[in-house]
Amino acid sequence: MVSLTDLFLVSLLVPTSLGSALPPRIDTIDQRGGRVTLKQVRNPRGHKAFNPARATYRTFLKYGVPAPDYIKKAVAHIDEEQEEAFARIKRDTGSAAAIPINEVDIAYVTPVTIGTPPQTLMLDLDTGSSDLWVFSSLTPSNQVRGQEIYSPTKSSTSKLLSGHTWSIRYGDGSGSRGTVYTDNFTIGGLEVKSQAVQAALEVSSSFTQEQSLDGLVGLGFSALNTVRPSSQLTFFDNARPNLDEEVFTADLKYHATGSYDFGFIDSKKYAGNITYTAVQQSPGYWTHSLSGYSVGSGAFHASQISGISDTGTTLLYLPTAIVTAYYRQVQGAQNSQYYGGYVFPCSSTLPTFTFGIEGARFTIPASYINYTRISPTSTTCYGGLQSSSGLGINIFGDVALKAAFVVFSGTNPPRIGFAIK
Ligand SMILES: Cc1noc(C)c1CN(C)Cc1cc2n(n1)CCN(c1cc(N)ncn1)C2
Repeated sequence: MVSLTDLFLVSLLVPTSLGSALPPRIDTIDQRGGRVTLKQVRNPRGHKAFNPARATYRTFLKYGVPAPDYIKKAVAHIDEEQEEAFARIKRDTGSAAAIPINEVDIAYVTPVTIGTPPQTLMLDLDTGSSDLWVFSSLTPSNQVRGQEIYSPTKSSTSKLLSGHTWSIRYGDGSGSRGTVYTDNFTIGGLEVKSQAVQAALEVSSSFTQEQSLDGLVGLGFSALNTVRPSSQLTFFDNARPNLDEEVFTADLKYHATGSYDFGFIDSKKYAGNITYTAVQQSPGYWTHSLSGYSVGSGAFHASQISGISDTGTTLLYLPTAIVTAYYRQVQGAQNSQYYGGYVFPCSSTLPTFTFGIEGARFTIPASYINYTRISPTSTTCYGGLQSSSGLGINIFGDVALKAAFVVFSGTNPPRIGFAIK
């Protein structure tokens, strides 16, 4: 079996008469009647590498002096070491801000660029869905109220994905639908060429009213993507092969700008260790379990609570039994049909809420759960912890996620990690 090294060394045994005429590429050479075809390939990462021993070797060729054996071996040694080094080289990563769109952190948006020249939009990175859709030049003007739009006709790199459509409905009944382009798409310096960008032909009124949100970037599993006849890959699934690590992280903050990182875990953004737990990726959410909970300084109740970590959902939705146990500790709290959830006097003192991930514990400050006044002049406040009954699923939304540094790991099998910060 001819080894790569043999092939390589053969490539050095070019007859000296060809020495100076040697073309920059060694494609085919005669060797005692046999024919060997060697394709030189650019270093896979596209990096040019100078091999000093090869330069010396060529000098021997140039002056018609047979190169000593050790030079030939040195060329191979340096090539191998350079190849190993490039294999370790830092590849793609990205880092971008997660900016609350209002004073109660109803959602977080991140600047992205689409197309050539780049068009900047502010999108909601949403681990609870898998469609990347944007307000566009195709969205009826009466449905656009202050949002930035993507105009595919103004991008020299946009391509219509002809015959493809999409339509999505979110948990709160909001939704949108439209057609599909591919274009260059960048978040925080991380570029995906030919990302499927779903251009809205129609959006529901709640999106029209949200002038600071120009669309969403689904970071759920691609199985949830609604594009038909062929579903499309998420930004993360497209970027993954080039990422230094197959991860993205969410560092959402209370009433402040946080960040999303892609391809690396920034040790400056958390303290202690990251505790990982298994993710069930079917049907396509980041589904995992909490190991239990405690209210205030009360005892920890160990119990497996399955749910989805969802950056696109504002609040924390847990089983009714847990939620009633929490609000039992809040003076004047009640589950209001009228307000559609647990409310309490804004002057009430709220306990913290702690959730477990495996053996680790994460405490949500009371301020996160005192979510918002019912109205600017009301003395009644709405809770950031609500019952999941009726949703059919527990949702670990922003109220919980902003209490931790969260690692969404696209490894096989996928897993999710939490660290304090
Ligand atoms: C509600 C809401 N949430 O964030 C914002 C902004 C709003 C305000 N609303 C007027 C507009 C709106 C509604 C939604 N969004 N924006 C964002 C995506 N939504 C999700 C995502 C997901 N993973 N799960 C459930 N819904 C629903």
